[in-house]
Parts: sequence; structure tokens; C-alpha cells
Amino acid sequence: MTTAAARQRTQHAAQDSHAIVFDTVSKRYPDGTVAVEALDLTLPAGELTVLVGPSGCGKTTTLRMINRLETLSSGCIRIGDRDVMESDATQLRRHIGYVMQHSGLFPHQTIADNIATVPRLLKWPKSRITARVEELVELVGLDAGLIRRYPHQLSGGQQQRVGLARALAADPPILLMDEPFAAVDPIVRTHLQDELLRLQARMGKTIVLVTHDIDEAMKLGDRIAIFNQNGRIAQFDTPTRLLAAPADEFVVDFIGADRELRRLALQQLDPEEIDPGVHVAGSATVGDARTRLQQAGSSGVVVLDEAHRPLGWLDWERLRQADGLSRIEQLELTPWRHRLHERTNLRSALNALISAPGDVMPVVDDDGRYLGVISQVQLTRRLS
Ligand SMILES: Nc1ncnc2c1ncn2[C@@H]1O[C@H](COP(=O)(O)OP(=O)(O)OP(=O)(O)O)[C@@H](O)[C@H]1O
Repeated sequence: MTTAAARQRTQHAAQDSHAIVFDTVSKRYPDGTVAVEALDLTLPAGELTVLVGPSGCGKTTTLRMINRLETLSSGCIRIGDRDVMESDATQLRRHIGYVMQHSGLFPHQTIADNIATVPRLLKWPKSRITARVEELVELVGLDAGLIRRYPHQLSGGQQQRVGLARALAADPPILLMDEPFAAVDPIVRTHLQDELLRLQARMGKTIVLVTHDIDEAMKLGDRIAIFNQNGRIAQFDTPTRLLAAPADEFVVDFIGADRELRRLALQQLDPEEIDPGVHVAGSATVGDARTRLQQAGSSGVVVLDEAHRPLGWLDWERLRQADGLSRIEQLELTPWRHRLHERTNLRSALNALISAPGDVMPVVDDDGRYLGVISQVQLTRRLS
């Protein structure tokens, strides 16, 4: 009989087989440079681990030793119970997707052929390859019309998506990503990071990602390894723990002066803090709105459209001056520059509130419908 516990054990065993363990690993290049010295580190299966640290501290070397693009000088790396140096290098790399900073696409091959690289090596039937390419293009959010183009005909962000699709083609359990978003502009980078998180929530792969950027590390990492020189680990922890209890001055400096703001970015609004607020429909009369405001003792009112979406803010002074019989929608409302989503983090909430009329911001659900308001007073109380 297969019990739930037994099923869970089997699942864990399967996942553990993709944990990556560094056991006293060193790498000395032929010119004598010691890139990594006696590294001990266990990267858990099914998690996204970020390697971050100053330039030249050995992050890329560490990453490239996992798929044997660099050989180890001493020590051992195991994936599950397999020693990578004893595995066949070609076989090993088929189970490990690899994404580089400048996508590394083959310039004379179409996008479709680039994505199909590993399936072709594995001699999949043509129909299976075509179906997989279509599936991947959709998965990474590329327009299907692009697959007949060549890499130079794509933007940097599109090329990175193709690089990711190619790395995922044979559904490898492990994905190595070396500064995958460093070469694109900040807006595209944010999109790509969000996409990676969305994909990882579905895929649950063992991902190792190298970056210089501590904000990117905090956003993406289930765990973060902060490297000091020669591949020494200053701290290996979850983002929350790194911010709450940095191990030493080096970590404090690396995280930066705005550590408190970074902590806020990791905390979400508590649904209990969302206040119903005072709101009226645009079709209500000024007189109705005044009565509601007086009852609630608020400084203004949130005006909603017929789909219950926030239209703007109307303060008491403007209401007082208006004709009591006119409709609210005829008055000039103060719009918000942002909407806060119910799953927003406290850093975004604070930023938005700083410029909000009436010191309150409407909070909306996935469809943009009004759930209530969060106020500066409430947030300050929570943070103090
Ligand atoms: N092929 C090589 N030969 C000699 N030294 C090398 C070689 N590759 C890297 N190094 C050196 O090894 C050290 C670690 O390099 P590595 O590229 O792993 O660091 P990194 O943390 O990824 O740096 P960056 O963030 O600048 O990419 C550096 O001092 C680098 O100069």
C-alpha cells in the first residue's frame, strides 16, 4: 500500500538526488591563482540558491565546476550520491541546463534550432522536437513568430529568454545561471526576474544563480551564499536571516546601508491591516458622501467606479465646497499614481504612501477591485 508518507519520502529521495554538495573544493588555475579554497557548501534540491559577492571572489568558477566546465584541483562535488568528476561529462551536462550572461546563442542558427540543441543531440524524433520548441517558447513568454529569426534579430531580453528555453529543453533537474540578467536594462531585468520566479514556482528545479547584485539576490534567492575572496563563504542563509542577523562586518557592508528597507521588501502587507476605509460610488451624490464622511470622521473618501475599482480620492474640503446635489463623478478627483496589490511588500507600500493624497492608498485584488485602504499612520505603527 502506498501511504502519503511513503509517497512523500519517495519524492524527497528523488529531490535529494539533485542536491549539490561541495566538499572541501579548491580550484587553482595554472598561473597559480587560487579562485576557490576549501569550499564546503550544500545547495538544497529544488531551491534557488544565489551566489553573490564582489568581483573576482570565485562565483563563476564555483558555478562552472558543477558542470565540469572547470575541473577541481582538490576536494569533491556530489550531485546526490554521484561525484561529478567521476561522471561522464557529456551525460552530466545533459542533466544540467546552463544560462550565460550574453545568452551564448549560436548566431547562424534560427531561434528554433538554438532551442532544439539538446533534444537534437539526444536524437529525439522531429515531431517531438517541434512540439517541445513550441511549448518552451510559450513557457518563457516569447512570441511564437520569433522562432524563424536569428539571434541578432532579437532584443537582449528576448535573447535571454531563448537562452533559458534552450537550457530547459530536455527538462534538466538542475539549472546553472551565470549573471543571466546583467546585460539587459533594469525594466527588462525586472520582468525576467519575475518570470524566473513564476517558472520556478511551477518547476521546483535546483537552480544556482550567480549575480553581483544584492537586490537581485534578495529577490530571487531561497538562500544566498555571500562570497568573500578565494571562494570563502561569509554567510549562507535565507534572505530574511541575512538581513536580520548578518554574520560579520563584511556581510553588513555588502548588504549595504539600506538594510532596513531591504527587510521591508521581504515583508508583505498583513490582510488584517487593510482597513475598509470610506468609499462611495461615482454615481453617489455629494450629499451622500458628506454624510458618510462625517459619520466616519475621515479626511476624505475613495471613489469607486461601477466595477468597484478605485477612481480617485476626494477630500473633505472639495466635498464641502461642492453642490450637495451634484454627483461625485462630476467633481475633479485626485488620482493615485500607484495601486497597492494585496500581496504587495511593505517597501512598495511605504514608497507609494509617501506621495498618496490623504495619506491613504487603496489596496486592490488581482482584478483591480477595491479591498480597502492602508494608511501611513497604520504602517508607521507597524514599523515602530
Ligand atoms: N582561466 C583563468 N586563469 C587564471 N585565473 C582565472 C581564470 N579564470 C578566473 N580566474 C581568476 O580566478 C578568480 C575568481 O574568478 P571568477 O571569475 O570565478 O570570479 P567571479 O566572482 O565570478 O568574478 P566576477 O564577478 O568579476 O565575474 C579571479 O581572481 C580571476 O581573475
